[in-house]
Amino acid sequence: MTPCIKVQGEANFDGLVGPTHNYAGLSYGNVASQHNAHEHSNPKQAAKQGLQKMQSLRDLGLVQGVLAPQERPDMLTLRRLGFSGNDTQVLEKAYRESPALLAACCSASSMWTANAATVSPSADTQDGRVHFTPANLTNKFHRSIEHEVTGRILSRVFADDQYFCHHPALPANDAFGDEGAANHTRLCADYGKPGLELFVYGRSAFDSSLPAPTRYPARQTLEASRAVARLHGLADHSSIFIAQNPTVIDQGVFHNDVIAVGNQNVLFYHQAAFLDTQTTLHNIRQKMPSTTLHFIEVSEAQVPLADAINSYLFNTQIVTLKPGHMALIAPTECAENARVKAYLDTLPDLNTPIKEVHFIDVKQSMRNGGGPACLRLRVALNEAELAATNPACLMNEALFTRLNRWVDLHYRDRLSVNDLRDPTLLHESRTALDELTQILQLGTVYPFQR
Ligand SMILES: NCCC[C@H](NC(=O)CCC(=O)O)C(=O)O
Repeated sequence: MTPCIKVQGEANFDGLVGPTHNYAGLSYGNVASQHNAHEHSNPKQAAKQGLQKMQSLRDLGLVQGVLAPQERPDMLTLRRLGFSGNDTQVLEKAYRESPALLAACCSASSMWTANAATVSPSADTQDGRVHFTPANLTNKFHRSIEHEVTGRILSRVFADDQYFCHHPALPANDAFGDEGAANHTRLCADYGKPGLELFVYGRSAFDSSLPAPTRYPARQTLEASRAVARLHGLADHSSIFIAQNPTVIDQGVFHNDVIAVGNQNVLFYHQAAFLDTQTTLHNIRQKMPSTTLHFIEVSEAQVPLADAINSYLFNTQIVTLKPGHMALIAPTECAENARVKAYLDTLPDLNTPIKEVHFIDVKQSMRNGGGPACLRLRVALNEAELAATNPACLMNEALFTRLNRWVDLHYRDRLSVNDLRDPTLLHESRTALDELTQILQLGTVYPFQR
C-alpha cells in the first residue's frame, strides 16, 4: 500500500530497541518483567518488531519518528561504581561481584520512550514553545541512568530553540520520582488547539494522608507532576492532577498507561484506573466546557483487571486517521485473550470516535512489560515545528530499509543475561550505535563518542 502522508498534528517517536535487549527481571512491580526474568531474548527480532510497528503507523498516514537507544553496557556508570581496569576487566569484575548490577547497566529499557520525557505542545505552554522534561526514572536503578543521554538525544532531534525548550530531569530523589509521558496524557479538540494535560500520580511525597500502594512502588509522585507542569508553563486551566488507584498499582499497574489512554476528545480507561473516577471525570469536564468528550469506560464485568493487565488492553495507541475517526493500535496479546477480543470486537460499534482496531506484534517488548503505547513518545507539532524537527529521525521508506539492514548487520538473535559480560557484545553495540548516530544525524551523543 502506498502511504499517504498527511500531517495530523501529532508525531509518534518510537524507541529503537538496543542491541543488548534482555530479560533481567529488573522491574519490581512490573509483572511481565518479573515473570520472564532470565528467559533468552532475541534483540534482532525485538528491533525488527519495533521497526515494523513504526512502518505500520506510517502506512496509516501518521508522522512517525525514531529515537536512538542508549549506550549499553553503560561503562561510565560501572566505572562510577568502582569497577576498574580495561573494559573487559570492568565487565568481568561487575559480573563476578553482582550480575544483577551488570544486567542493570546493560538494559535496553530506553526503548520505552513513553518514559523518555513529558512533552507539552506549544498550544498549552506560556511561551508558545514545545517543552520537554526527560523523566528521572528514580524508582528503578537501571532506568535512572537514562535521562542524561535521553535529554541529549531529544535536543538533537528537536534542536531549534525558537520552537523547542529542553529542561533537565527533576532532582533525582524518590520525592520527585517522574516516569514521563507514561503518566501523562492530553485531551484536546484539535492537536493545535489548547488542551488539558492529565498528570496521573501514584502517591504524594510530602502529604502522607493521601493514599498510596502498599505492595508495589508508586513510581510517580504528585510533587514531580506539579514540578513538570510548572516548568512547562502550564496554566491551571491547562493541567489537572489525578490520583491513580493505589490498589491497581498493587496488582501490577506500574504506570497509568497500563490502565488508561487518551487521544484528543477520547479517554479510554478501566473502571478501576483512578482513585475517584466520578470526581476525575467531573473535573475534566469542568476544564473543557466546549469540547464534546467521549469517556469510554471498561467495566470489571466486561474485562476483569487481570485480563486488562495481561493483555495490555489500555497500553494501546489511539491515533486519529481523519477528523473524528480514530484507530486503536493493540498488541496481538489482546486478540489472544477471549474476553478482551470480545470487547474489542464491539468497540468500533459503540458510537465513539474509535472506528478501527489494529493488532501488532511487539512480543519481545511485551515480555518486559512494554506494549505499543510504552514504545512511543507523542509529540504534537504544528507544521513549522515539524519542519524544524531533525528530518533524519523521521521514518520513511528509505530509513525503514536502512535501519532493517543495520539491525541485520549488528544485532544478535539470541541473548541471555550471562552473555552481557562478553566484551564482544560491547564492541558490537558501540559499532552499531556509532553508525546509527550517523544515520540519524545526531552528532556525538554517547559517552564513548565524546
Ligand atoms: N513503559 C514500560 C516500561 C517497562 C520497563 N521494563 C523494564 O525495565 C524491564 C527490564 C528487565 O526486567 O529486563 C519498566 O518497568 O520500566
